[in-house]
Amino acid sequence: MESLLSRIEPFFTFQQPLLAVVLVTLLALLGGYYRFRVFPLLGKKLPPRSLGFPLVGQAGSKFIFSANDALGSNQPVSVARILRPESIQRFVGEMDAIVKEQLLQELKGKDSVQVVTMMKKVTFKVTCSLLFGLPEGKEKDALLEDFTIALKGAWAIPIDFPGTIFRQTCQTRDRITTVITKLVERRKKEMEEGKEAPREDVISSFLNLRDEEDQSLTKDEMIDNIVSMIIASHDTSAIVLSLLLRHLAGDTHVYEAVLEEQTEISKTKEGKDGMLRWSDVEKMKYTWRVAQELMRVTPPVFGNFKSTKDTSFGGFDIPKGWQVFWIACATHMDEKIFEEPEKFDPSRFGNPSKSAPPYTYIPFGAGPRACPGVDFARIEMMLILRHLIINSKWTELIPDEAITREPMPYPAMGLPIKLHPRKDICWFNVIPSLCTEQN
Ligand code: HEM
Repeated sequence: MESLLSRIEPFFTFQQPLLAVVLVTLLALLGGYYRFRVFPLLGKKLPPRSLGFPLVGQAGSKFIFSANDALGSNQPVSVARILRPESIQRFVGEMDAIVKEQLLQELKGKDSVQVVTMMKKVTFKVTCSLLFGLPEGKEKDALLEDFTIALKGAWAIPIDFPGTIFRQTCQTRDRITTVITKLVERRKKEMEEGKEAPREDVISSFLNLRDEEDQSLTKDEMIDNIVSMIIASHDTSAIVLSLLLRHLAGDTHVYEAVLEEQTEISKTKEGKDGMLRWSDVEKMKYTWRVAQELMRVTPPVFGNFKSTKDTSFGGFDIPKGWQVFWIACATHMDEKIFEEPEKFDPSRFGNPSKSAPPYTYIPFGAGPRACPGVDFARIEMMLILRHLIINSKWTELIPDEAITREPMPYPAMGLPIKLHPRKDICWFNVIPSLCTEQN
C-alpha cells in the first residue's frame, strides 16, 4: 500500500492523507476487481457485461471515451463539429424555447420541486431534441426513466441475479438499446431516402463516420457511442445546475448579483420579440463566473486517459498502457493556484491578475480530449438558470443538504426546494394563489 501511495502521490496532492488512503484502497480494490484497469471497458474489447459497467462499453475500443483512438481522430472531431460554437450559437433561440417549455411542464402549478429530478429531465429533453433529433413523446420519457435507473447501476458489482442492481441495469440497458436501435434505423432509412434532418445531429454524424479503412461503426459501437453521448451531455449539466440552485439558495449576495445581471438583460429585451440570442448569453458574464466557480469548488466529473508510451511525470514513471485517473480537486483546491481556495469567489474568473495557469482549472478536462460540449453546456445552463431566477426565488426544504457521490456529486436527497414565484411576472406558475406570495 505504501509503495502504491508513493507512486501516485504526485497526481493526488491531497491535503488529507486519510482521503488519499481511502482512495488508494478503493483504487486497489477496483484495480484487482477490474484487472487493474480503471474504466475497463473503455479501451479494450471485453465480453459484454463480463466485468461490470453494464450500461456502456459493450463495443470495445471504437468508443467515444476510448483513450486509444481506434477510429483515429475522426470520432471526437465528428462530435466536436456538431458542437462547435458557430453551430450551437445559432440555435440559442430554439434551445431557449425548449427550455421554457420543459420548465413550464416541470413547474406549472407547483410550489415545491425536486431539483435533481427536474434538472435531469430538462437537460435530457434539451439534448435529445437538439442533438439526437428524438421526437417528444412516451419513447423519450421512457428512455429518460431507463437512463436514470441505469446510471445508478453503471458502477454496480456484476452479480447477475434477480433483484440485483446489476441485473436491473442490464435490463434497462436492453430497453435503451432497443429504442436507440429503432432510432438509428429510422435515421438510416431517412438518409438513404435523401430526407434531410433539420440539422446535422449526432446520429447522422455517427452514421457517416468512417475509419481509415473506410469501415463504418458497427451496430454495437453505434449504440455505445450514442449512450455515452447521452450521458455526457445531460447528466453533467444537471449536476452543475442542481448544485448552483443549492448554492444560490444559501448565498444571498451572489443570488442578488445574478438576479441583477439577468434583470438588466431583460430590460434590453423589452419591446422586442423576447427571443434570446447568443449575444444575450454573452452578456451573462457574472452568472457564468458563478457557474465556473461552482465547478472549481465541486468539479462535477473526473476523467482518465491512457498513456500511449512510457513516460514520466514529476519524477515518477508511467508505463505505456497505464490508465491515468485524474481528479480536478487536486489543482482546484491548491492555494498556490487559487488564492483562498475554500472561499466561493466568482470574481476570480474574469480577473486577469488571478487567472490560473493552463491545465489547472479543468472541470471540462484539457488537451485534445477535453469536453467538446463546453459551449453547449454553458448556453443550456445559463438559459435554465436565467428563467428560474427571473421568475422565482427558492429555499431549500432540507437546509444544507449533504452532497453524495454516485459517483457524481449530487445533493443526497435530490434537493427538494420551495418556490417563491415573483408576483405578476412568473410565467411558469400559473396558479394565482401561489403567485400572491411575495418575496
Ligand atoms: C457542465 C457540463 C459538463 C462537464 C462538467 C463536462 C465535463 C467533461 C470532461 C471532464 C470530459 C473529459 C473526460 C476525460 O478526460 O476523461 C468530458 C468529455 C466529453 N464531454 Fe463533457 N462535460 C459537460 C457537458 C457536456 C455536454 C453538454 C456534452 C455534449 C453536448 C458533452 C460531451 C462530451 C464528450 C463527447 C466528451 C468526450 C470527448 C472525447 O473523448 O474526445 N459534455 N466532459
